[in-house]
Amino acid sequence: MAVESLATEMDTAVRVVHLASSLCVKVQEKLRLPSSTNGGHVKSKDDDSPVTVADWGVQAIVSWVLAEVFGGQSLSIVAEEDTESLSKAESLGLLGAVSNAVNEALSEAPKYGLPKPDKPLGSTEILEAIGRCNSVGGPKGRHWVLDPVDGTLGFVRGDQYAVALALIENGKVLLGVLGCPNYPLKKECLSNGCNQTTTSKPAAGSVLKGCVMYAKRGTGQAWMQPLVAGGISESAATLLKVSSVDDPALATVCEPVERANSNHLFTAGLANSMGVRKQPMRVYSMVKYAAIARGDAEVFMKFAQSSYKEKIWDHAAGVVIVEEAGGVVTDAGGRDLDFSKGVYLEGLDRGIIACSGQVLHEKIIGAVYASWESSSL
Ligand SMILES: Nc1ncnc2c1ncn2[C@@H]1O[C@H](COP(=O)(O)O)[C@@H](OP(=O)(O)O)[C@H]1O
Ligand SMILES: [Mg+2]
Repeated sequence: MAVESLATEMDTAVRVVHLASSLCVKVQEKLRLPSSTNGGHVKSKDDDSPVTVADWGVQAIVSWVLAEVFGGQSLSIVAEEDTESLSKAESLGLLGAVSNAVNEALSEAPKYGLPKPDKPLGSTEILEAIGRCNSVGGPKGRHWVLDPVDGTLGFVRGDQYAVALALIENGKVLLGVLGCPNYPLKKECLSNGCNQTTTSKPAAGSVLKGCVMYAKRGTGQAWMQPLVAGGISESAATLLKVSSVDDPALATVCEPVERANSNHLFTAGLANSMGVRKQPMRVYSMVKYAAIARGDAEVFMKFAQSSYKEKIWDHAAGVVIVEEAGGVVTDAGGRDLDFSKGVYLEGLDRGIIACSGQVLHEKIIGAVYASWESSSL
């Protein structure tokens, strides 16, 4: 399938990520309320990671909109959440909260240039929409890949998170969209969480943080639109360009906040050995890919424990956006990430390295080889 023919796919994906981001903003605001009034918005999954009304809500609206626009019959969506815990009798209250969030968001869909249901969706339809996203991807055909709320820990902590939607065809990521509702105007605020609203007053209908980034494979362009309340500011898209810094001494390295998700000691040694001087910028979620694409950081490294298998929805959208903005993304052996093997990035060599350019990338790959032997991973 030629990339030029993806106009409707790209347009719909950007619009639905704007809509989904607006749902997330509202749910995150509610999370700041005392737990008795926030509707019990956070649950624990089997692996103890949190899941919220926003995770299920976003998955439901993206699934519903994609099915409306492209037809539900042959639609394949690979996404993070399932309906198991949400369908249990004791989750009735939670399902009600998800339904409210979904129907509130979908009632606004026309303002985002998207269809809306004739009447509010019932619980069964919502569970169906969430449950439809149970595809496992693979080497053939077209698969939408969704992480409804990436960095859920950041989300529940009032920090960075992303809505990530990508389209894979025959194992290649053709387009990616990243909604980053807390992405600050100033890059310093990415890691220290400056209070955006105290710096100046947002103009009516707009906010000082938040954007949607998107790119189509092979165009050599990645774009950013601001997130505005109640719709899309069509005229305000700007081109993204990676940083031109190629001196490690001037480079900013970003990595996951959680030690459990990446070996901070190993990446510190790597950074040190190649002459990086700045402290790492620790940020939740795929916002790290956004930071590379926007030129706010030069390197993103993630070295998970060897027992952990990276999932395609945690990388697909970010990879195409960084690459089209001029950057490079590979595993630690310098090979492209393989999105053709199903839900997991099978065959990933040790870790993930996203860079603003070839020079830094080659230095890091070299440093990985030099230091791997002595690491304890
Ligand atoms: N033990 C582990 N090692 C590495 N990554 C992990 C992990 N457990 C969860 N993750 C992934 O790391 C993502 C968060 O990224 P980061 O640490 O960069 O903020 C999680 O996404 P979700 O929050 O969508 O589950 C999850 O997919
Ligand atoms: Mg994720």
